[in-house]
Amino acid sequence: MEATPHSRPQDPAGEAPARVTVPDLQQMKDEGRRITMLTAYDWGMARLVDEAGVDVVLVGDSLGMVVLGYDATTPVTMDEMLHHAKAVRRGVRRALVVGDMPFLSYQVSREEAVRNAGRFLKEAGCGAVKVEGGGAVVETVRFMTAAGIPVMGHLGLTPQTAAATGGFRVRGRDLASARRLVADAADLEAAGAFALVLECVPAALARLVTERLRIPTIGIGAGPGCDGQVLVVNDVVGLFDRFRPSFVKRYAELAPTVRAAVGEYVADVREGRFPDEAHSFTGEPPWLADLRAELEAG
Ligand SMILES: Nc1nc(=O)c2c([nH]1)NC[C@@H]1CN(c3ccc(C(=O)N[C@@H](CCC(=O)O)C(=O)O)cc3)CN21
Ligand SMILES: CC(C)C(=O)C(=O)O
Ligand SMILES: [Mg+2]
Repeated sequence: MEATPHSRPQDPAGEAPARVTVPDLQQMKDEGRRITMLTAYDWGMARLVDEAGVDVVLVGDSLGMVVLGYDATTPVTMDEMLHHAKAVRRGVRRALVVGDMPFLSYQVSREEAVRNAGRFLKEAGCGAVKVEGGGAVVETVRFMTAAGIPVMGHLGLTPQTAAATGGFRVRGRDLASARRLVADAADLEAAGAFALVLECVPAALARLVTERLRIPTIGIGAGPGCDGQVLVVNDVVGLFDRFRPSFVKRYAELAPTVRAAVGEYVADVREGRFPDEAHSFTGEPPWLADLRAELEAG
């Protein structure tokens, strides 16, 4: 059985906005329309990203690095992911919302994987989940899709195991690892994955995988030959400056703008320029004299 994200309504319990059908990524690949994906971690940014017309909003476990201040994604918990996925879901009307399953939420057993993936769908209202890796993860993906959970794969640089496998570096540079990546990609497709993220791999390898798969590939540091592209939104708008991967293109520099705005605010308050009359509830209340007299009388 194949579980696709559009095969189910993406509706959480509660206060979700009315929505149209999520984009059909398979149809987009088949028609040669490129897929756009960005991360978001809260309601406000999710709304902006959705309104700008992105097809897929990923609640990435990069949360740990760009929002929570860890230097890796591995400490991120299911509860943290769900907390943010719920907020994101409330901000999205149109895009497919994908919950990134955190480290050790799907590796311990396939039962635990289904239970945790189910929480993204049932509690947060996500339309799909994403898991990292090939090899042993493939059977888990098969089990999850058989249970009706739409699963996105993720190969190449897989940050959850990066520390154990050579760091934040390009993958698939030699023939053996390229061969393994091609095989993992085919296995994930056969296991029912509906799309595949390719992170930090040579453009030629990503193109080859994209040509050989029926399901769409979504690249990050994987060149122009993929069916779509994903980036971390904080990188795109210049709100993250701890490091900048070479594949990131910055479309805005918000950090200096925020710093300057906050600096002006601080100076205004210190100098007594803000708040002023224009930002106060002005006018003399009719009872003011009475109140003063009353207080003075004790
Ligand atoms: N802000 C942010 N952006 C991301 O893209 C991102 C995260 N955080 N956190 C989770 C992972 C980690 N990622 C990273 C982080 C660093 C590089 C990096 O600096 N790579 C080098 C490659 C060097 C080499 O292979 O020799 C580069 O130059 O891009 C790559 C991916 C991608 N993901
Ligand atoms: C960079 C994307 C693919 C991701 O997994 C994340 O943001 O966690
Ligand atoms: Mg991730």
